[in-house]
Amino acid sequence: MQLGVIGLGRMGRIVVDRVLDAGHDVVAFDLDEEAVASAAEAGATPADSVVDLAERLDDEKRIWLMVPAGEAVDAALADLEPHLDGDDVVVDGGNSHFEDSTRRADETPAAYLDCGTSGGPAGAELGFSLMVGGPEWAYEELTPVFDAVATGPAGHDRMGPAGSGHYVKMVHNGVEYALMQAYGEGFELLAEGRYDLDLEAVARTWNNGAVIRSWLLELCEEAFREEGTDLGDVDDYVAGGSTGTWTVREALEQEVPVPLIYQALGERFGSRAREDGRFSRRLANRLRYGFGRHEVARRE
Ligand SMILES: NC(=O)C1=CN([C@@H]2O[C@H](COP(=O)(O)OP(=O)(O)OC[C@H]3O[C@@H](n4cnc5c(N)ncnc54)[C@H](O)[C@@H]3O)[C@@H](O)[C@H]2O)C=CC1
Ligand SMILES: O=C(CO)[C@H](O)[C@H](O)COP(=O)(O)O
Repeated sequence: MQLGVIGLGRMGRIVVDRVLDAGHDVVAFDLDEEAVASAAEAGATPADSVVDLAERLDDEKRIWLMVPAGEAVDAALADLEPHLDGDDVVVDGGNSHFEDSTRRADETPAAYLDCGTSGGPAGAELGFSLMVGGPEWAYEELTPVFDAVATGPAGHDRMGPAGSGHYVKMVHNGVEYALMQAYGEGFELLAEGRYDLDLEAVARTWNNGAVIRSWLLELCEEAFREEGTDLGDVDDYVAGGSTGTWTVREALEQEVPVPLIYQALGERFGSRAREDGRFSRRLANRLRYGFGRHEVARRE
């Protein structure tokens, strides 16, 4: 099979390499010329624009977008549109919002597959978990590519119609937030608690047979090994947040309670305190004096 890949960053480059390794042909484009040159060195055919990529592909085009969610996806699709027809298939493997994906599925002349991708850069060796939404025939058609990009045939499946792949990935990310929060709280209690513990040793022990073993816990073990048990100079600032916000918003619309995900999202936003501290915490500090004459902690 021949696949066009647009977006050759951390994730797109893995798509290129795994598809090449599986014996398929790749035509590759990125706004970053160095990324294109590097993909060409790996065996892909370089393209110097989206249009050039489309023109280098066979009649029945198979194209994988791996660009940042939002405008970049619409920009690539706008350039592709004159070159697409109903026999072509476009996969969006990024973290697009599922409603953008249903809109794009309606607007794009090709069959459109929204593909939630999980596994991060570690997927280079392991392969990804792929959650695909869209027409069944297009999913079947792209199965050799999904087999190559995923951990294998069990690492991908069609979730349902347009939007469902990115919907499942959105919820996946909500779960990711809550799990990170749970591990974070547990390790914080261990760090602040009664015993002088080696948290890498705790994580390693848990990862070997404990009920709560997981890849995220392996990443906790790695973090303590590389940063130290007190996490060294790692700041208490957590970036990102868009996918968790989408999950919470959808849960509110569906009237489904997701208190853990909501709390984890709030903690993430809460980590972005002003340099002089969170206003709400400062006010709570002062109010305890107001109602109980408790001592007010004041800045040095
Ligand atoms: N990094 C991760 O762990 C994961 C990322 N994702 C999603 O995958 C997508 C890609 O993420 P990354 O590879 O991490 O991002 P990245 O920032 O490493 O790479 C994005 C690439 O797209 C290129 N690009 C941007 N606009 C373009 C355009 N209009 N035409 C062609 N190329 C363009 C950039 O030059 C860059 O090389 C995003 O939607 C992200 O949310 C999904 C799962 C995990
Ligand atoms: O999808 C992912 C992991 O599964 C990506 O790492 C994503 O960037 C994380 O999203 P957020 O910025 O909302 O934390």
